[in-house]
Amino acid sequence: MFCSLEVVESHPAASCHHHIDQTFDVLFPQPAPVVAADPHYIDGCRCGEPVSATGSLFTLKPPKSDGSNLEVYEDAWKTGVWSVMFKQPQLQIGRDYTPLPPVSSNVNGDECLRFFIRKDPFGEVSRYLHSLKIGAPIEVRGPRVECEIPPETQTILFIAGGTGIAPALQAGHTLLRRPDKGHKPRIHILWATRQREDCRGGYNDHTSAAPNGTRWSWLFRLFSSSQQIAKAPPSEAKIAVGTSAVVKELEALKAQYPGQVTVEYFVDEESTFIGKRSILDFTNSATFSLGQRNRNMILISGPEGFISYMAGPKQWAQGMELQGPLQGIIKDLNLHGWAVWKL
Ligand SMILES: Cc1cc2nc3c(=O)[nH]c(=O)nc-3n(C[C@H](O)[C@H](O)[C@H](O)COP(=O)(O)OP(=O)(O)OC[C@H]3O[C@@H](n4cnc5c(N)ncnc54)[C@H](O)[C@@H]3O)c2cc1C
Repeated sequence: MFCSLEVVESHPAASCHHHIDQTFDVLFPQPAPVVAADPHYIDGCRCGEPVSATGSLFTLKPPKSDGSNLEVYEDAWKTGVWSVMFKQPQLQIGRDYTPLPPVSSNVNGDECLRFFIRKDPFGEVSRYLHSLKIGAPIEVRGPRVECEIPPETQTILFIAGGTGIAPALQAGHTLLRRPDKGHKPRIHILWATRQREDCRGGYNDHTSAAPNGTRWSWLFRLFSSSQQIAKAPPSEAKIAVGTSAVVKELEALKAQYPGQVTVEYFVDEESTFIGKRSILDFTNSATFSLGQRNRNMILISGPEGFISYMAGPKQWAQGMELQGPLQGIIKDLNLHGWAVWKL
C-alpha cells in the first residue's frame, strides 16, 4: 500500500520527506521484507543537489520524525542492499530506487533517506520525480532487500554501471560498519559512467595501468608503503570545486574507512571500459580469503545490457526475477571462491 504526500515548496532537484508505517503489503514478486511506506515530503530546507545534467541527489524526510522508521531502515542496512519504490500517482506506476548511506550526522535519529536519481527525459517516474517541488509529497513503499550480504563476507568487488553506484555505496556502508572480527573487510568498486561529468573529481585508487605501463596489483598497493600509496591526489583535490556529488559520497566512505574502500572509474566518452583485466587485478589479490563460502562476493548493478555483458542476463520465471546462469565475462574468467550476484 502506498501512502500520500503533499507539496510544500519546490526545487528543480527535489528532496523529500518520508515516513514508514507498519502496514504490510506484499507487492513484490520476490520473497523479501516489505513494509508499506507512508507519505514522504520534499524537504524545504534540504535542496536536491544536481550531480550532473543527468542526475540529482534527493533527500526525503518524513513529515514527523518520531523514530518509527529507524528500526525498519536499520534492519535493512544490516542485511544488505535494499531499495524502496516510488509511485507516480497519475499513472499509478512505481519504480525502485536505492537509498544512499546516511551521512554521518544522520546516523542517530534522523530518518532522512537520500537518493541519487538519474533523470531520463523519456522516463515516466524519474521525470516525475525531477519535476517535484521542494516540500512536495511523494509516495514511497519499502524497504525491499535486493541482496543479502552474509555476515561472513570479507571482500566485495562491486561492478557498477551508472546509477548502479548507489547500491555499491550501500554495500560498502553495510559491509564496513559491521563489528571488526579481527579482519578488516574491504570493497573495491569499478564504476562505469557515460560521461566524465557524472564522476568528475574521481581518481583511480587502483589503476589497471601504472604510469610506466606496468600493472599495479592489489597486493602491491595493499603492502606498499604509505609514501607509495600517497600517489593518490591530495585530499584538497578530492573535494575540488565541481566534484560530482556521488564522488563526494565515495570519498566520504573512504574517509570513514581508510584503506578499506577503493574505486576505479571508467568513462564511456573517454573509451575506458571495465574489462577482464580490471576484474582480475582485484580478484587475483584476494586469494588469502578463499576457502569459505560467501567470504568473497562480486555484485553487479546497472542497466540490463551492462549486467548481461558482465554476468549474463537475469531471467523471469513464474512472475519472479531470477539470477539466471552465470555468463558473460565473469564466467569467462572462471573465478573460484567468489559468489556472484546480479542486482
Ligand atoms: C532495485 C532497483 C534499484 C534502483 N535504484 C535506482 C536508483 O537509485 N537511482 C536511479 O536513478 N534508478 C534506479 N533504478 C532504476 C529505476 O527504478 C527506474 O528504472 C528508472 O528511474 C527509469 O524509470 P522511469 O519510469 O523514469 O523510466 P521508464 O518509463 O520505465 O522508461 C525507461 C526507458 O525506457 C524507454 N521506454 C519506455 N517504454 C518504451 C517503449 N515502449 N519502447 C521503447 N522505449 C521505451 C524510455 O524512453 C526510457 O528511456 C533502480 C532499479 C531497480 C530495479
